Amino acid sequence: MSELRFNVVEKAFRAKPLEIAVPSERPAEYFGKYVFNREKMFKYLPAPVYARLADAMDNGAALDREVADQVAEGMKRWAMELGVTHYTHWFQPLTEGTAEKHDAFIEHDGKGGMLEEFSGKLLVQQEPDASSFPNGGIRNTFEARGYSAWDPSSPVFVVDDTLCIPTVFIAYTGESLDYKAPLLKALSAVNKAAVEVCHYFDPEVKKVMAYLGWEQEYFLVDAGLYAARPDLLLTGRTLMGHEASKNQQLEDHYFGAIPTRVAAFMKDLEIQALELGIPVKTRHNEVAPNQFELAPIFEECNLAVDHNMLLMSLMRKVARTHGFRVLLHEKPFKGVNGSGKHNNWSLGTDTGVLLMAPGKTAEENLRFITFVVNTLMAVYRHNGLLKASIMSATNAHRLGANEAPPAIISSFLGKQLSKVLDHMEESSTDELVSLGGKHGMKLDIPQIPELLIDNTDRNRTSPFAFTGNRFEFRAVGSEANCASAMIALNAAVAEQLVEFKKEVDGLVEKGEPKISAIIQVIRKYIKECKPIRFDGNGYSEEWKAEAARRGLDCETSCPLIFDRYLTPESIRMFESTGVMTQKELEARNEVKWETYTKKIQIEARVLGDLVMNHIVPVATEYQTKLIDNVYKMKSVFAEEEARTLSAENMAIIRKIAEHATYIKEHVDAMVEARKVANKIASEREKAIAYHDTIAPMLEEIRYHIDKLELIVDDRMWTLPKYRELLFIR
Ligand SMILES: NC(=O)CC[C@H](N)C(=O)O
Repeated sequence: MSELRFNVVEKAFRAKPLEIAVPSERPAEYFGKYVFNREKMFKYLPAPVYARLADAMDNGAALDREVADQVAEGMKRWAMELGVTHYTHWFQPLTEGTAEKHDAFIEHDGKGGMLEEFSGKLLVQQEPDASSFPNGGIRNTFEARGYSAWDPSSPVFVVDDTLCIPTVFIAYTGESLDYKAPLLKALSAVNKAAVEVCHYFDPEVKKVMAYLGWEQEYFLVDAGLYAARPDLLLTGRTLMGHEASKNQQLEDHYFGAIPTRVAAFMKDLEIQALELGIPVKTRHNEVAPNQFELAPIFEECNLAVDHNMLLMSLMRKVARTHGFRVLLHEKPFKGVNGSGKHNNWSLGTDTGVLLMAPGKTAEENLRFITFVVNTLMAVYRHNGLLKASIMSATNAHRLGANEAPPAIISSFLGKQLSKVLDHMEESSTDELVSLGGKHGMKLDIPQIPELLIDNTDRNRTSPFAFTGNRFEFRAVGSEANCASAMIALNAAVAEQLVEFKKEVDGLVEKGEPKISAIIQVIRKYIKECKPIRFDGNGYSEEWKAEAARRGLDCETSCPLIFDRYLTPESIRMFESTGVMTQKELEARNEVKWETYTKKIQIEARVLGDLVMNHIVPVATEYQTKLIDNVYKMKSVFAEEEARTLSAENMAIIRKIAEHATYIKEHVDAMVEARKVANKIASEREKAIAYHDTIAPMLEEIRYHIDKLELIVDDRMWTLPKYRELLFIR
C-alpha cells in the first residue's frame, strides 16, 4: 500500500490556518516600510542630493560619483537602522526569475578590525561573476564579463537582512543580458514618440508614461501533496493525472468564499507586499479549484514589472510558511483553467491625461482615437511578434482553451468603440471636420461615454481586449516576466507613433490643416488594421480559418513562433526604436530555443522516471493480485464457472498489460527520439525536434497512464490524485 500518499492526504486535511500577526498600524502607514522611497530619501539625504536623485528618477538625469556616494551613505544609514547587514544588485536575467548575490557591508579597517561601508561605486555598478546565466552566445564563459548597473527609477528595498538594488544586467560589450535594460529603452522610446504626438493636442506635455496593471493568477497546493508529486516538484505541472469527477463544472469556486487557510496566506502575503511598496488591492478565488488571483493598482510599467517579479518570489516564500506551494505554471492541471497574468496596459501624460480613455470634447476624443488606432496598428503590424513575446513551453499549454486566448493575436474593441471607428472609416475627412462656430472647427466624432469601463462588454477569448481606458493583453502567462510582453508592445507602439507623426507632418507640410491631416491618416489606419479587430469567439474553427485569410499569424509551434523576433520587420522595429540590436535579438532567441528544449527534456525525463518507478510497478502489482485471484477462483469453482466469474478480472489484467506495454514502449521510443534530437547542433532545429517529436509523446503516454489510474486499486496508487491536489486546502 502506498503510505506517503495517504499520510500527506491525511496531514493536509488536518492542516489549520496559520495565525497572522496583523500590524497595529493601518496599511497606508506601513506601506513601503522597507522601501527607500521619496519620503525616506528626503529624510536620509542632504537636500541637494535628494534633488539630484529625484531628477535622475524622473528625468533619467545622470548621477555623478560624488552624488552617488552620498546617496549610498544615506541608503546604508536607513538600511542599518532596519538591521541590514548585506546588499545585492537585484536583476532579471533571461531565466524568468530574479538573481541576487549578497555581499556584506564589512571591510577591513586597516587596524585589524572591521567597518561597514557602502560606497556610490558599489551602488551604481558591479561586476558580478554571473557567467552561468543564459546569454545566447553573447558572452563566452572564458570571458564572462558582464556588469549590473543601478536603475534609479525603481527604488531600492530591503528583504530580510539585505538591501536590494534593482539593476540592469549588461554584457561588457554593451548588449543587454536581462529584461530590464530593453524594457527601459522601450519605455523611453514610447515616451519620446508619444510626447511628440501629444503635442498635436497639447504642447504642455513633457512626458508620457506607460502604465501596467498585472493580474497574477496562481494555484496553491498543500506542501505535502506537492512533495509526493515528482512532476510538480521538478516541472511545475502535473505530467499525468486523470481529471477528478468534479472539477470546475459548477463554477462554484470562482469568486467564492476564500478558504480560511488560503485567506491566512493571502493576508500574510499582502502585508509583506505592502511593506515592500507593492500596492496590492484585489484578491479572489479564480475559476479552477484551488486557483486564486491577486492584483495591484496599476503603476508605471518598469516599477510594475519589478513589483511583479518581487511579488512572485514573495509568494513562493510565504506559501511555504503556510504549508502550501504556489504554482505559477500556466497550466499545472489538465482539463481546468490555466493561469494567466493579464497585462493591463495604457499610456498617460505628466499632465494627468490617460491617453487610452475617451475625453469630454471632440478634440479629446480625437486624441483618444489617435492613440487607440495607433496601438491597433502596432498590434496588427507586429501580431506575430507580440505572440512570440508571450510564448513559452509552459504558456503553450494554456493558450486556446479555458478562458485563455488562442495563439492568434487579435483585438476586441466592443460595440461602442467599434461603432466610432466604423463611423470614421465610412465618413469622408470633410464630413468629419467641418468649419463652424467660434472655434473654427467642428469634429463629427460620435460622443463616447466617458465611463466606457462600465460599458464595455468583455470577451475572455480575446488576446488583446480594450476595456474602457486601457488594453488588456490577456495572452501573457502567469509565470512570465511581464517585461517580455511590455518590451515588444511599447517598442511596437513607439515605432508606430513615429510613423504616424511622419505621415501627419508630411500632410501638414503640403498645406493640410493639422486636424484634418490627423483624421486622414487615422482613417487610412482604421482601414489598414481592420484585420486585427475581432469581437467574436476566438476558440471557433471559423475564426482560425478567417484569421488565416486575414493574414494574421496563425503559427502554433512555439519554436517557430520565436522566429518572429528575427523577421526583417521586427529587427527594423527594435533597431529603429533603439530597444535591441539584431545581435541581441539573435542571442535572445538562442536562449529561448535552448530553454524550450530543456523544459521538454526535463519533462520527458521526469515522466520516464514516474513510469518506471511509480506507475508500471504499481500497475503490475495490482495485476499480479488479480492474476492470483483468477488462479484461486479456479480452486473454489468449477472450471467453467470460474472462467465466467473471472471474466471481468481477466479483462482488467489484459487492459493493464496493454496500457503498460504501450507506456513502456513509448517511453523507450521517447528516449531514442531524445538521443536523436540531442545530436542536433542548431538550438532552433533542436527545439523544433523536441516540439514536433517529443512533446506529443508526452501526451500520448499520459493518456495511457491516466487510464491506468482509473483501473488500479486506489490504495496502491502512490501519486496524489487530481481530486486531492485540487480540493484539499
Ligand atoms: N476569469 C478569467 O479571466 C480567467 C482567465 C484564465 N485563467 C486565463 O488563463 O487567462
